[in-house]
Amino acid sequence: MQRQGLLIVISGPSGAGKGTICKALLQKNKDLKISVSCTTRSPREGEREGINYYFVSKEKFEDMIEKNEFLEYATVYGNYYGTPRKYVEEELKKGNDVILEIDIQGALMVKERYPEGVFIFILPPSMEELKNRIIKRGSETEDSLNTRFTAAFEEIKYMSKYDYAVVNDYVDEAVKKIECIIVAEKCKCNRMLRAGYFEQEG
Ligand SMILES: Nc1nc2c(ncn2[C@@H]2O[C@H](COP(=O)(O)OP(=O)(O)O)[C@@H](O)[C@H]2O)c(=O)[nH]1
Ligand SMILES: Nc1ncnc2c1ncn2[C@@H]1O[C@H](COP(=O)(O)OP(=O)(O)O)[C@@H](O)[C@H]1O
Repeated sequence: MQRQGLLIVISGPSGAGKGTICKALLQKNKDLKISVSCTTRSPREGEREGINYYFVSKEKFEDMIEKNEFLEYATVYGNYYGTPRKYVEEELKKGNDVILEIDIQGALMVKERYPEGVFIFILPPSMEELKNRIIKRGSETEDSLNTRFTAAFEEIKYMSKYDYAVVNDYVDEAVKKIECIIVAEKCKCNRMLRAGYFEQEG
């Protein structure tokens, strides 16, 4: 019997360390898949097409919306971001676990379609440390830093919609916690029953 993979949704405020954690998680777990999103924002220094994002024009993005090519999409800090549907559906069908690193609006949309997914919220150790990390990353102007920092307070209010919260004090520990969550999720009785364990064949 072919079992569906687990859909793992990771969100949290800008600078909490989602990207860093996902990268470390993928390095350690070669079977995990990550969905590469489309965005209309400009690439940051060092970001690569098809690795960090697919960087597309607003026109192209809107054409993809029309063609129903997104599993979910949202406007975040004035740009479109969206999860291409095909890759995620195909990988889950093959039985592979797939990570989506997306914002809260997108996560809530995914939750409606895939309530069986696992929803993880990444928290910074403190708001002060969050600000330091965004500054240290050096990717934002004063304005966009303030936008992200102000949004963080609003975003954290949505934590209750998620199944788990992981504080990113140390990357290795946060990664270990996410690995444990994945294992625990797969042992849930209702998931095992849905997957058809011990059902009589024929
Ligand atoms: N809804 C949605 N949000 C996304 C997607 N890809 C990235 N995001 C979110 O968009 C926000 C901005 O991402 P980014 O521009 O990389 O900035 P960062 O969070 O400061 O690193 C973050 O909250 C991401 O999780 C997507 O496909 N869909
Ligand atoms: N546990 C950590 N301790 C110290 N710095 C961290 C930690 N996790 C991430 N960072 C740094 O914080 C900054 C923001 O991390 P990033 O992964 O880009 O966040 P996000 O994807 O949530 O916006 C980066 O410069 C990253 O190197």
